Amino acid sequence: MASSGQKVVLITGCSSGIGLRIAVLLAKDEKKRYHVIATMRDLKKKDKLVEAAGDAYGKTLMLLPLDVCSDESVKQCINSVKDRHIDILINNAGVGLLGPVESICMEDMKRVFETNFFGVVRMIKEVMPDMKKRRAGHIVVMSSVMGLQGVVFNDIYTASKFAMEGFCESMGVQLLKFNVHLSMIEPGPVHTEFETKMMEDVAKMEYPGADADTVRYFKDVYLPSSKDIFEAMGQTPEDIAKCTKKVIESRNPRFRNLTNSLYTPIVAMKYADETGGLSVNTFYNLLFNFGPLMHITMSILKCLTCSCLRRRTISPN
Ligand SMILES: NC(=O)C1=CN([C@@H]2O[C@H](COP(=O)(O)OP(=O)(O)OC[C@H]3O[C@@H](n4cnc5c(N)ncnc54)[C@H](OP(=O)(O)O)[C@@H]3O)[C@@H](O)[C@H]2O)C=CC1
Ligand SMILES: CC1=C(/C=C/C(C)=C/C=C/C(C)=C/C=O)C(C)(C)CCC1
Repeated sequence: MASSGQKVVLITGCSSGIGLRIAVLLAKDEKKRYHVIATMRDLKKKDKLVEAAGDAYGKTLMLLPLDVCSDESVKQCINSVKDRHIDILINNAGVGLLGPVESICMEDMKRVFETNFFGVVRMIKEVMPDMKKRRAGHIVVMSSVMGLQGVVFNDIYTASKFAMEGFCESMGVQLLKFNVHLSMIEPGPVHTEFETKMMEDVAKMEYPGADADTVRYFKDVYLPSSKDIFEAMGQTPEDIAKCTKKVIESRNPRFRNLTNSLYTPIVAMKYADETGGLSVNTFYNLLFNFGPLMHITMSILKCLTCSCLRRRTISPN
């Protein structure tokens, strides 16, 4: 149970990756300011988290089952929290989906929206009314740079994160009236199981319905460039956990929080040209004309990220 003065933080998707690292970082807070409710849809996967939490497990960290795709599971979980009192809700659970749209079945696309978009809506719907009544609370959403800028062959995943950005941009205004803050964390590539799961899915893919040229662009152009980007720009889940801790500890939390300064120019392009031409053409050139030179392109991107742009991201340190 939370002791007085401790903030109750509920996090979704803590079996691995970013969620696991946020749970551990907050539970190990030196001043013991947090009572962490780490949730996962399958408690059989708890070992990695329990091991990483060490002594904090059973003290500042407890576990509850929660599947963000199930109304019943979400209700049951929140009802089992003392007085339903949650100070900080961290919506982290999410799934990826990669590949040519014509070869992806509708069921798989709906699963992505059910988790990444409706999962967040379901959680907010359940937790927000109590926060509004108390005139206090902070809702954090793990979005992505792909919630701000579309990336080729990530069409459905990107759309699910865009949907969440729109939802939160609208909700954030109303919530401020109730003294409830809403913050989006916008990571670029992060080395977690998200990356490994997607690569495993791709290895099994047979591309039904996609023509040979599209499959070639995906396998021989996109995938190698994407691997370069992960290598050059990839952050660790610990980096994202540190950024998230900074956001929840800020007196005046920002709405959007990029975690990787290398992405600032990509996002800035979108706002520099409202016709969208600059972004679409730059991405086209980066992928199809400079794809084979992606290592060099990465260096240029690094140079573009001057210190003035760097200030606009939240650094893990
Ligand atoms: N890795 C990256 O490059 C980036 C990731 N993100 C976002 O960060 C978040 C965390 O991803 P990351 O840590 O990288 O990936 P992981 O795959 O390591 O973690 C995803 C977590 O979400 C959980 N999850 C999936 N579906 C559900 C569900 N229905 N109910 C509850 N939990 C569920 C998974 O649980 P289970 O083990 O049961 O599947 C797992 O714990 C996601 O929202 C992702 O979109 C954003 C930008 C970049
Ligand atoms: C920037 C960029 C590319 C790839 C970006 C990738 C691969 C981003 C991954 C982001 C993730 C994994 C976000 C998760 O939410 C391309 C298209 C290769 C070439 C053009 C420039």
